[in-house]
Amino acid sequence: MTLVIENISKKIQQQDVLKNVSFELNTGEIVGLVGRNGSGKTTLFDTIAGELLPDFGRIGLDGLDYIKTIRLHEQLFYVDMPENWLRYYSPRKIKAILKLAYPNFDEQWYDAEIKRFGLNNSKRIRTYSKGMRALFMIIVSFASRAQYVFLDEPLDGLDVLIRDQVKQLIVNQVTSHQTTVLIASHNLVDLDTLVDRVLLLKNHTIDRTFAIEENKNIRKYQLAYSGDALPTFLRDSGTIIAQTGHVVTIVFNDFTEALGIKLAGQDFKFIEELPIGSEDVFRASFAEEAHVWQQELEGTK
Ligand SMILES: Nc1ncnc2c1ncn2[C@@H]1O[C@H](COP(=O)(O)OP(=O)(O)OP(=O)(O)O)[C@@H](O)[C@H]1O
Repeated sequence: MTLVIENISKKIQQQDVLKNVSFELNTGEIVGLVGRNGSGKTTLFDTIAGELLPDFGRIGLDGLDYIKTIRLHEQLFYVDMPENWLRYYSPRKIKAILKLAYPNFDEQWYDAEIKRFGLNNSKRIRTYSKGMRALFMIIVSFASRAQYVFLDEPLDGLDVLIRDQVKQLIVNQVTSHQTTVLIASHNLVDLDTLVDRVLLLKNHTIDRTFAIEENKNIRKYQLAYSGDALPTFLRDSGTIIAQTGHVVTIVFNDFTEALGIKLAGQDFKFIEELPIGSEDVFRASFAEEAHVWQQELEGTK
């Protein structure tokens, strides 16, 4: 079963928010959605889930139009955070409501997880702490037994110990039920430990899709240069993400063999390749914007 997002475009107040967004989600995949603040992640979730109508484009599931086919809606679980109707009800009441909308709602598992994490079954969700609310959202999402679960910043507000348990819970659920999960998050380090691939939203569309291990053209190095100044070719061909004295960490967005040869020919005190993560790809993807800010800070622009 594949959810097909085809050329979705959406304007809000005459401004383009999404333009020709296309991608597919396959059974049992965990996919990350990343982008700058305000890049349209929540709008994309709302649009796919049918809470906002796209201006153009189509969302297809099983060859049918997802938005127009009401019976397909039990296949997708998403509620916008933090403002949503769930907060007015207790877990017990929410279960009763959701059992009507999601015929496969897993009552037993839901009750067991509420108990396991010590959540109060009778208290309204809005009286929960931020972290407890986030935890509840994850439990209720998977308890729906919808094929597609969309999570917007699911790890936000969770302490380290709960975060580890929640990540484990997500992976276990996907493994045992072949759920497909789309996660929007700014926490790229955590995302790297969860997702199969990442969609990067930039300029209103999916600018690139990447899986960390496949990203051979993006490289990260730490090096210490000799002499007074950093060789200019480094600044020109990479993005400096950290610098302490003569020690620099640099990401090359488009690493070439020629660049490798040039690096090898330099008189560095040391140079070491580091493993890359989504944060590096993210920084490299927005290198121009970061560069302009840096110049503004330094007063050179
Ligand atoms: N109801 C609205 N009225 C006006 N503008 C809106 C509305 N909803 C979203 N927008 C605009 O659409 C753009 C995308 O917002 P959206 O919330 O989808 O971004 P996001 O990627 O989820 O952001 P963040 O990472 O900060 O949560 C922003 O410019 C936002 O101001």
